[in-house]
Amino acid sequence: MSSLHARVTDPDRGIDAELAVEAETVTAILGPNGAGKSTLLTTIAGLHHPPVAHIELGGRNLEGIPPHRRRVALLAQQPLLFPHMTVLENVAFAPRSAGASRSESRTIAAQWLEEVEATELAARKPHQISGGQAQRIAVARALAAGPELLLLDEPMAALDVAAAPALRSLLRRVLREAGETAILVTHDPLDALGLADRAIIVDNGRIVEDGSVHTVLSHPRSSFGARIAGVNICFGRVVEPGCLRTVTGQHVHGIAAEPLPTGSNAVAIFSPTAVAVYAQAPHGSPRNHFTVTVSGQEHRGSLIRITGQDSDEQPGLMADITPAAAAELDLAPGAEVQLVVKATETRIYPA
Ligand SMILES: Nc1ncnc2c1ncn2[C@@H]1O[C@H](COP(=O)(O)OP(=O)(O)OP(=O)(O)O)[C@@H](O)[C@H]1O
Repeated sequence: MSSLHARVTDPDRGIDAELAVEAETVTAILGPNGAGKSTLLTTIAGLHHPPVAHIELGGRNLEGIPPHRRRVALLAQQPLLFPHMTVLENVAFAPRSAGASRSESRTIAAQWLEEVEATELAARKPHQISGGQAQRIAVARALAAGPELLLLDEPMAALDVAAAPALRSLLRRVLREAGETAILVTHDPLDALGLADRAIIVDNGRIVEDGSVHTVLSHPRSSFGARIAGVNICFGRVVEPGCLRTVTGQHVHGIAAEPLPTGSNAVAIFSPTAVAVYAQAPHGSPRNHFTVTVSGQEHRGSLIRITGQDSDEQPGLMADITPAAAAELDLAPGAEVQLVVKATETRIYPA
């Protein structure tokens, strides 16, 4: 298995990103719709050709190399099996195209069908199997080619809730135990946690976070990272130990995870469950308070999540409160409320 280095610039799609992936690791790419995740994968696979696409895989420069010679397999949302071939022939097609003999290809295909627990489907045509089974076969086909790099573009997205867990556990087995080098585009932070070593967040065509899955989800430093981690984030600059000031001049006090130089960029993170909501600002308490215009409320388990309006500088803050507390407040969209969070519930990290 090989390491990957990719530098991609695509002004038409607003993308300028550089990423490196170590051999035998799984990297999850997360990001909002239209951020550029699929474009990165199709560029690495050689299916899209932006003005700058420097791709190196295991020391090989892939410039000018057609997709089928890159040793890169792309598994998309749809399994895209050949309809006229049996399941076994579909999987055997990959090693056959790579130069294996007919009988070798069938042996390799049979092994992979066993690996994805689909041996009994070997003689069926794609229209005779379910969507979840088809996606398992697509995984087998991708891996039967012996790729140096496996790219997965939301492989669970087209599956119903009943079929997704089986594919998830199959991927966990083949990716993690077989030591594949893989990049997984997903919208689901649980998939990142369950399947990946590393998480990259792409926003607006740029890589805005890159670290271990645990670090990115527990200490997000971007709006999108905070959103998927389910926490509030405030961006600012350190004005004194344990305090940052946002661009709107709001001071946010918290516990700094490490000493931060005055003037450096930092983020304050706190959980929506740590936030209390009041109609009027409470007096005399050493807590952070934010005046927020309500943009929405929704059920969140047994609690109600109040969301404040986004601004240019700051994603809308969230508070999870009890239905009883919500009933006491006027929380119609447009209402102004005070959100309060203790400094001891707020963590400050370098941005
Ligand atoms: N075939 C295309 N032709 C022109 N522009 C495209 C094409 N596909 C995507 N784009 C644009 O390129 C940008 C990146 O899109 P891309 O599909 O890579 O994002 P994504 O992060 O994969 O989004 P999603 O999560 O919605 O799949 C977007 O602005 C999108 O509109």
